[in-house]
Amino acid sequence: MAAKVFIDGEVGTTGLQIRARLETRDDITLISLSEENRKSRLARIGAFAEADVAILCLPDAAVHEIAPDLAHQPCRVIDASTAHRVHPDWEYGFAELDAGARDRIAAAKYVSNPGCYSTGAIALLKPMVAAGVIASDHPVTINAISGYSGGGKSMIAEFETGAISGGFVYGTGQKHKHLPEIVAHAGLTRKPIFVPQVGQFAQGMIVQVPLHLPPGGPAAAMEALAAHYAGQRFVRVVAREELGDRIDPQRMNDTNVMELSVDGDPETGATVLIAVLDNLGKGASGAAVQNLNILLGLDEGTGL
Ligand SMILES: NC(=O)C1=CN([C@@H]2O[C@H](COP(=O)(O)OP(=O)(O)OC[C@H]3O[C@@H](n4cnc5c(N)ncnc54)[C@H](OP(=O)(O)O)[C@@H]3O)[C@@H](O)[C@H]2O)C=CC1
Ligand SMILES: CC(=O)N[C@@H](CCC(=O)OP(=O)(O)O)C(=O)O
Repeated sequence: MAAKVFIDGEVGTTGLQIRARLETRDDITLISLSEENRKSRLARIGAFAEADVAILCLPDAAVHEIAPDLAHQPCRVIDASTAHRVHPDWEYGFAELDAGARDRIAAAKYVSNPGCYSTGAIALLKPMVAAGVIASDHPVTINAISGYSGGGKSMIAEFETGAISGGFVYGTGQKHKHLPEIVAHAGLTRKPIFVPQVGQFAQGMIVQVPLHLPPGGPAAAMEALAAHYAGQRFVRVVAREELGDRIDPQRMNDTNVMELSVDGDPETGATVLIAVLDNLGKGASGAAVQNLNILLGLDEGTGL
């Protein structure tokens, strides 16, 4: 029998992309609300009651508002927002995080989908800490560029009406909402400095982590990544040359694959870790569908 899935926030940026990945599947029945009911608390509670799995694609505030009602429902929940990413009752939905991650997700009632920048940063940093390439209190900095769809409907409108052009750097005050989950799930004990920027393109993302390592650092980092992600389908460790001289943040668009690589100077140990992903693919909607498949006991790549 087809699993019943309710996407709360179905007409937002992340919700629409999840719907597009699910609506043609015959193993999923989507529960949808009309335009006039899509923000009605009662209608949404009715949809939760009917669903096997609910996927929340809402701003954080709307998730916190509906959470007490959800607690009474039998459905399993995948939350795409930041609301529960370091909450002890919620499983972090990054299947490639470590050897036990898939089993923990499969058994969970509540799964929190990782943030887009966090997916790249954690994917790069967790293996460095786990393999001892860096200590957990290493002074880490993270730079990243995202397409403007990362800011949801309102930022898309700002770019597409011409209210903003060219892009911008932001978050320099070090309160970005992804920092807590990066610290918790990468195994760091010291908060990194994170400087994100948004570019004049809709979709796509690069996350970079520059590291001062001892001589031979780039090879040690590459070895740690390759060992950590051996055999993974959606996280690929690739030679730096594969990314091209000028790395295009859009190169993984419309896929659920994240590419990881390493560059740097072996003589000095100056090392740069690089992750390229689609902020709406492995960074959001693709990852949510992968988690849904795991929850339902299906092949995790179904529909991806
Ligand atoms: N965009 C991205 O790259 C990523 C986003 N996310 C996360 O996903 C979540 C959604 O983001 P995104 O899709 O970008 O945001 P959008 O603003 O594009 O979409 C949010 C949707 O939620 C709807 N909504 C708001 N309040 C309520 C409510 N009380 N009840 C029902 N629906 C409501 C909005 O309605 P209306 O259309 O009327 O505004 C809108 O359709 C966020 O928490 C974000 O952090 C996660 C990873 C990446
Ligand atoms: C470009 C942009 O604005 N990006 C968002 C992050 C993406 C997002 O809102 O969603 P997740 O937290 O679920 O990834 C931001 O920096 O707040």
